[in-house]
Amino acid sequence: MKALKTLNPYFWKHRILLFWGFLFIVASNFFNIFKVQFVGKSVDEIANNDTFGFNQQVLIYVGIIVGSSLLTGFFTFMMRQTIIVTSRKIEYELKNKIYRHYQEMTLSQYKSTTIGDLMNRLSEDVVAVRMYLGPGVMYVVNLVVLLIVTSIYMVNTDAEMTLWTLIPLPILSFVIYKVSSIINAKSKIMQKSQSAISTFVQDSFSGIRVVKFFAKEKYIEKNYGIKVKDYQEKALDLAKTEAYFFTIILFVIGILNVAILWIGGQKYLANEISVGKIADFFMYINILIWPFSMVGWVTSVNQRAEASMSRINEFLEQVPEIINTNHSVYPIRGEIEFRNVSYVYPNTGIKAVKNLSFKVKAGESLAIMGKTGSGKSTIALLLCRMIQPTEGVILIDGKDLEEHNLENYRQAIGYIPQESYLFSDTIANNIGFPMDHPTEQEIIKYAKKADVHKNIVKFKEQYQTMVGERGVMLSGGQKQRLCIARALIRQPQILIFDDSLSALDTETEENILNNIENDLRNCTSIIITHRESTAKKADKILNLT
Ligand SMILES: Nc1ncnc2c1ncn2[C@@H]1O[C@H](COP(=O)(O)OP(=O)(O)OP(=O)(O)O)[C@@H](O)[C@H]1O
Repeated sequence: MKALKTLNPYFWKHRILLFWGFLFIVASNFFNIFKVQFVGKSVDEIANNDTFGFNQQVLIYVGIIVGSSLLTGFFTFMMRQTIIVTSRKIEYELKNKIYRHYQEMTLSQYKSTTIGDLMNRLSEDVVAVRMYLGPGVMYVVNLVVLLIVTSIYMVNTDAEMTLWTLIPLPILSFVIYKVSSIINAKSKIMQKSQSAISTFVQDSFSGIRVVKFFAKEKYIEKNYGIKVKDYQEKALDLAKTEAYFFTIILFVIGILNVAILWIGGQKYLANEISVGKIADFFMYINILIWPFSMVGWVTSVNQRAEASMSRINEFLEQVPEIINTNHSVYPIRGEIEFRNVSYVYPNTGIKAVKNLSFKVKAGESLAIMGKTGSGKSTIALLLCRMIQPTEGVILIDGKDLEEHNLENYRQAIGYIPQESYLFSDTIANNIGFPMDHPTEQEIIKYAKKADVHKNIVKFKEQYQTMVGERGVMLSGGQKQRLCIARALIRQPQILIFDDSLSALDTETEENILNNIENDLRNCTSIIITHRESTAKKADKILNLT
């Protein structure tokens, strides 16, 4: 349980709530067991008094039983309110920590950890850990307390019967542990099958146009059918094993009841025990059997949590490749210099940028041209410090980019990506994304500059139109122009067009460049393009070979 030890600081943080939780466990168990003796006493009272009707003593016992039951219920409620609530709080903190760490990772590190991986860590792994934090801890403490309290009462009632009835319970725990482990393994296999269906559906629906263009609907349907069939088999297999869980518990309850009846009956005939005390034993066993079954279940839950926690820890221990050490805030003018910069992609070993040197003064524009795959987008990534040069240095305003305050620097950049990415939100929110509180006027102003306002007002909901998932409701050119408006709204000092005018006709491109002439004059612009006509408008042209 090495990995789970890393959760100790969280337990410590919530120690007060946990402390109360443990007290409530003790209280709920005490009242749960306390009432049992009065069941036996009532039985004996009724058995010893042949008269039917009103019996004051029995009424008092019934009052105690009802009162104790109410208190047991109340303290059980409080126990869940403290321990389960603590586990939910820790789950929340853990999820935020993982998400924050994902945001800190460098672009190249994302390549090695997929979206599926992130989703798994945030959902499956954290849930597995929460099961340890909540039910895991609660049931174990509950059992220990219950066992102590019950044993005292049971031994006081009859030591020999206590021994005989307690012996099978650890065996029950072990069997349930084995069954739970098999259930866990099978539910994991079933989940994998479920994820395969989700991935397949997501992929085929994202590419539904391609599927239809090539008339491959039947092929996709057949593959989907195979995956669903596989899932059905796994789910049925799991259901069969799960059926054993309660069967075993009920079987053991039956055996124990027979044992109590057998041993108790003999003792009763030998005048060693009263009927009431036999009744008490039935109750004790029925109270103990569930926590003992739970121990088996909890052991397997904890094993799963250990595996999940070590996966989470392994991820949290990864150090982001790019760390911001400068936290001062200052203006960026926008002078850019690449000095003998090279970049090799670590995963493929491809040298995308080779010993590149150029200089752009603040306010100047530079067009970058070159064949596909010549490293143009890589230059943009280097410039945004999404990746770091493997050789050479990038200077911004004469200072090494690595020494700049990254957040401050990125806020001075307007980046328009090659593939327009929009969030599944309204047009207004997509344009205003870089700002904390953009005004409607600002959004419209920059939509006009990006020559997209006239398209937006034609939509029924205008700026409140939802763009659909990744902007599927919009044309390629509309998406690109929304991305341009989004980059301009922050009035950046460095504006980077990563081949982002390609989906526009030359007239629209011309309109945009005229509209943003003033903005361009106030910032340094890097225009990656395949069009010679666009490149010619820049102050300088860099041709990559
Ligand atoms: N994430 C990556 N991992 C590994 N190699 C990459 C990655 N991205 C790009 N490359 C490789 O780096 C080289 C340069 O790619 P880059 O995207 O910079 O070219 P580009 O000039 O922008 O191309 P295009 O004009 O087609 O957009 C290519 O050979 C490409 O295969």
